[in-house]
Amino acid sequence: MATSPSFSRPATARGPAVAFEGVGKAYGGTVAIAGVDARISPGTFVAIVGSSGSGKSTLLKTVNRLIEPDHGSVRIDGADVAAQELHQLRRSIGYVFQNIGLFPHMTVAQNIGIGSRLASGKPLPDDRVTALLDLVDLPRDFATRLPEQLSGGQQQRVGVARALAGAPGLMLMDEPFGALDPVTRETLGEQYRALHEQLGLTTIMVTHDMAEALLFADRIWVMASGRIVADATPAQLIAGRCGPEAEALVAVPRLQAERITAMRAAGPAA
Ligand SMILES: Nc1ncnc2c1ncn2[C@@H]1O[C@H](COP(=O)(O)OP(=O)(O)OP(=O)(O)O)[C@@H](O)[C@H]1O
Repeated sequence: MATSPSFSRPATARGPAVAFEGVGKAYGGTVAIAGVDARISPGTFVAIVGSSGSGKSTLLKTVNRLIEPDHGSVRIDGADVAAQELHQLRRSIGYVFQNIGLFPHMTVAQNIGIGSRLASGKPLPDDRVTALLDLVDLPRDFATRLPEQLSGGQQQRVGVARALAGAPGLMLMDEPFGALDPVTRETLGEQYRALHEQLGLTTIMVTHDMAEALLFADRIWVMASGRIVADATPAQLIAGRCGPEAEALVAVPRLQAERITAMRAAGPAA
């Protein structure tokens, strides 16, 4: 993904601060999130990890109000999201999720510009579409293709471009590259991290891949049973002492790295 002067936010731009204050949500007897208090500084990349059902997606979706909490509040730069007009709130936040959900009958350009069309009735100008395609490293002539003519990784790039079309300061990503092969996933993760820097974003990303979290995030939240049980930097997590849930998650990539190192040291098998 590349620098595109016609799109970039101002060089001094910094994504907003995000604060969760006593945020809780239950479904019947199931507590999905249990009174989360946490803060994200402007411009930080936070990865949320944790076992299945620990509440990661529910917490993420309280930010753009895809889920309304039962109690507590989420604040973006101090403003309670519950008090904001819903469409305006969602237009100001980029949202990327697994199996991105492009409209199959619309071209790539129309998919990227869907937010603009819904908001103003007007398509996104061609030069903006071009700038966004440049930004996510897709050829410009893809603008006229249909989603079915793209690979899964290319479709996810369109999803990132669509999320960036409204020039948001905050990006929410829910397993954005989870359905892709490991090589494409690594490339997209790395390129997205560069975009996060370049555009001065605040990013919150849910991932099942601890290695991805360790490599790309500034801070990692480990969730268990609806709570954040560790909030640490990648270096702190790797060093240990962040609790059993964090240790169990870090153990997987650590063990894999150790095994591969041992295999390399042993040399090629006869
Ligand atoms: N709409 C719903 N109705 C009932 N229970 C729900 C609903 N959405 C989530 N839950 C429950 O809330 C809990 C947290 O779900 P959530 O999707 O946030 O977990 P997660 O950590 O994102 O899981 P995964 O990693 O599997 O996607 C789970 O026990 C889930 O079954």
